[in-house]
Amino acid sequence: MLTPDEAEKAILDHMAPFLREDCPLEAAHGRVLRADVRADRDLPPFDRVTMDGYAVRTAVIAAGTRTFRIEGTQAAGMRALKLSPVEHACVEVMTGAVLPEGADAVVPFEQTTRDGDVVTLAAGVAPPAGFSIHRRRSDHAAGEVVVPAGRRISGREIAVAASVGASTLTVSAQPKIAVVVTGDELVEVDDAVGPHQIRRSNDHAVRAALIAAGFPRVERFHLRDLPSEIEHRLWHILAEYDAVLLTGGVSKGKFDFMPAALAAQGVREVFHGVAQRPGKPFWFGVTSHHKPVFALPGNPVSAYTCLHRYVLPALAHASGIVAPAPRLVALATPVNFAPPLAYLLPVRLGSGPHAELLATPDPSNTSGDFAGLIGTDGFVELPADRTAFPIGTVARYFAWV
Ligand SMILES: Nc1nc2c(c(=O)[nH]1)N[C@H]1C(S)=C(S)[C@@H](COP(=O)(O)OP(=O)(O)OC[C@H]3O[C@@H](n4cnc5c(N)ncnc54)[C@H](O)[C@@H]3O)O[C@H]1N2
Ligand code: MOO
Repeated sequence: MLTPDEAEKAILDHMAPFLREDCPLEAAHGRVLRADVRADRDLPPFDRVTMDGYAVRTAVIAAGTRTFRIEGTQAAGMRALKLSPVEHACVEVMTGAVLPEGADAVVPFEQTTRDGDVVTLAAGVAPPAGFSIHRRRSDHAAGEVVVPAGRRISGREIAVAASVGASTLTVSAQPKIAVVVTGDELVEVDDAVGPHQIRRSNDHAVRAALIAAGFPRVERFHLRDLPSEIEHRLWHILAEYDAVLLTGGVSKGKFDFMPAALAAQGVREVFHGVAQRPGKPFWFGVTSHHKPVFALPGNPVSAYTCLHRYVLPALAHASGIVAPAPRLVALATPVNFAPPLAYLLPVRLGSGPHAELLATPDPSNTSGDFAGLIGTDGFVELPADRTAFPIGTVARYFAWV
């Protein structure tokens, strides 16, 4: 059986990138950027005044001039004025204005006294060249990449794109995702529920997490354990959706039809089974059109854990997101786990006295105990090659979305 890392790699190797499309800047938040954004001009584009005050030449101050005559006012949005050559020339300037030609520093109003058009520097005021000036190109040069592709777009990326005139961004198309739950025991949340029945929770949970992770085009389906129904409806779902997530019907039971039903639809199995708990029966395959099909175990904790360990990273990868560095945490209490399986263990996250991230294990009662996940922040992955994990063991951490 594959280890979790091997399973992850097998999935990523089979994920075809989603298409790209153009998106207006105003609708681009939350999308994944697929083409670099470059500066269309220098940033800042001119020597920008950063304090309200008086633009002067520092050389004349160094030579002893303390009193200046105001020749004009330079507000933000005006073309640059020019200081006359007389030594006591200055221009009143506002934050955000272009520095007047000939000036090389700005003395803030607070460091001066003013009498009509005449300004006197306070005692000791001797600004260096460049004082209160944000120099042209000091942040970025024209042509430089200011937002690299591979990021989910937030307010920061939007701000940069707007400032360089990128009114349309190239983003990843959002995949249409089908979440398909299977099993005769399942009923919808608001339906009457018999003592032998279970309310559908996996599809609601998976849909909510997909949306929270930035994949909003999600539809839910329910298939009963009837081969003819599974065959007919699965065909349509596989044809219509870019990615399919199934839950249930992947273990060894008499009514666990999924692997065979998927094979009958031409979905090629990449693997069935990962050496992990929960989620050992996890199945992954691809259609002849290179669409991924994730068949998650039906147990709610298993489905939700496999979603976070494999499906969300796979969708992010196909969207062009550059994978973040793994997050490492230290166990706050010891763990013993005997089975020769990787242990995906829910934890609460906190920090220790030296700012280290500490994970306190908070296992759910069973892999059916969704309520046991409430209050946890994510899970750690403890490898299969050991059974004892003392306090301080460093482990890889996965956050719930
Ligand atoms: N003989 C074996 N039996 C089982 C094995 C095995 O290796 N050999 N593996 C066990 C493990 S581990 C898991 S996990 C489960 C996975 O089973 P399935 O994927 O076939 O899932 P189901 O049997 O359909 O359902 C399991 C459990 O989850 C409940 N469920 C299913 N869907 C939903 C839903 N949408 N919302 C809420 N709850 C759901 C279902 O009612 C079952 O109780 O197999 C073990 N068995
Ligand atoms: O390992 Mo299964 O996924 O918990 O019951």
